[in-house]
Amino acid sequence: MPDRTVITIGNFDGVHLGHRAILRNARALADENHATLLALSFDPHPATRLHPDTVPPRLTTRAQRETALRHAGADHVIFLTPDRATLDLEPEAFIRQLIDDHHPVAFVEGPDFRFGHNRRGDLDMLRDLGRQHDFQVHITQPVGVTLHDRWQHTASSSLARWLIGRGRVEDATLVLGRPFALQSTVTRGEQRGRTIGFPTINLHPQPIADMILPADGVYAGTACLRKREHPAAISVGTKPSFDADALTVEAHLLDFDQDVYDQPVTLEFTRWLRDQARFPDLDALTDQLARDVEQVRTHADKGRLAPTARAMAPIISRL
Ligand SMILES: Cc1cc2nc3c(=O)[nH]c(=O)nc-3n(C[C@H](O)[C@H](O)[C@H](O)COP(=O)(O)O)c2cc1C
Ligand SMILES: Nc1ncnc2c1ncn2[C@@H]1O[C@H](COP(=O)(O)OP(=O)(O)O)[C@@H](O)[C@H]1O
Repeated sequence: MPDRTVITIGNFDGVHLGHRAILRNARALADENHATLLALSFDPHPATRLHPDTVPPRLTTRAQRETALRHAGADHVIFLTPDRATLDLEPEAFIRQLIDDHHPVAFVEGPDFRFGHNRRGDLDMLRDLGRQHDFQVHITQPVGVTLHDRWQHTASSSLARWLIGRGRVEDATLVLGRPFALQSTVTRGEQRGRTIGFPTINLHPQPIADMILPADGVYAGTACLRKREHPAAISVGTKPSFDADALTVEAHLLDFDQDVYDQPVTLEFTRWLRDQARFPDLDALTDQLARDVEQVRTHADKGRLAPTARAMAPIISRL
């Protein structure tokens, strides 16, 4: 008898609290049934083939999604390519293929789950197929989050994108269950930072081209480089003091002095500090950078740069 599986299917962009609730329930079912837990996703997003104009910017790269899904309990993560052959599969054929390949004992999904050609398959159809093919269908209800302004909302990828796009990275952390993070490599800038006493790692734009970027501004966060975490003062913007055009994501790392060009780096955004400003001269800019760094240091000393999911548990409620 081949291994049985519990399957959950979704885009899982951000692997937010709602996704994690699905994974948690699926993990428990898999353990009860001595089955392996399979998370099935698409990469790229199916909309890239179907409605390229409507593809939302990403909260997570494929690699970040895979890591987060595994942390959330998945034994295996499979990415399907949204090619014509897969997208044209009728809902019944799509599920039959999964039955043949993975022998599911159960599917765990959210209440708005749709599948197959033109999203024609729904939960009633999945339950019918379950009766025919001997698998269960479990629904996980959405998870509610209370944001810092006491606004209550259901955790969703679009909410996280909306918050990040407005610079509300503390609220995005509540929705995602961890700080929003950009992964890239370190590229060269104009080599000015070191001359003013604040060298910055500049993120290579290509790996983050499809990602949502926090609103222009200055943030406190953490840089993970060579497996170590460093408090960081992060700038997202076009350097208005220098009339530059390109949008740059860069960070000054506290108490750090290494050449890290071309190294992979993860930048986590924990707190909004201020808007970007146009400074009249270099002295005014460096005075402000010193104040930004002191703010980051204060937050880091108070352990506020890496809120854990556990620390946030009391303000997460079910709607
Ligand atoms: C914490 C931080 C805040 C920043 N804030 C601003 C700002 O408000 N206005 C601005 O024009 N540039 C700002 N910058 C960007 C600096 O102008 C830039 O880092 C500096 O010119 C060095 O550029 P380089 O990395 O290309 O050498 C900020 C950079 C950091 C690290
Ligand atoms: N504390 C630090 N924070 C950021 N980068 C640092 C730091 N110390 C040394 N560096 C190195 O210096 C480089 C940044 O120097 P900078 O003068 O700003 O040049 P660039 O304009 O190319 O970013 C970084 O890419 C990194 O290799």
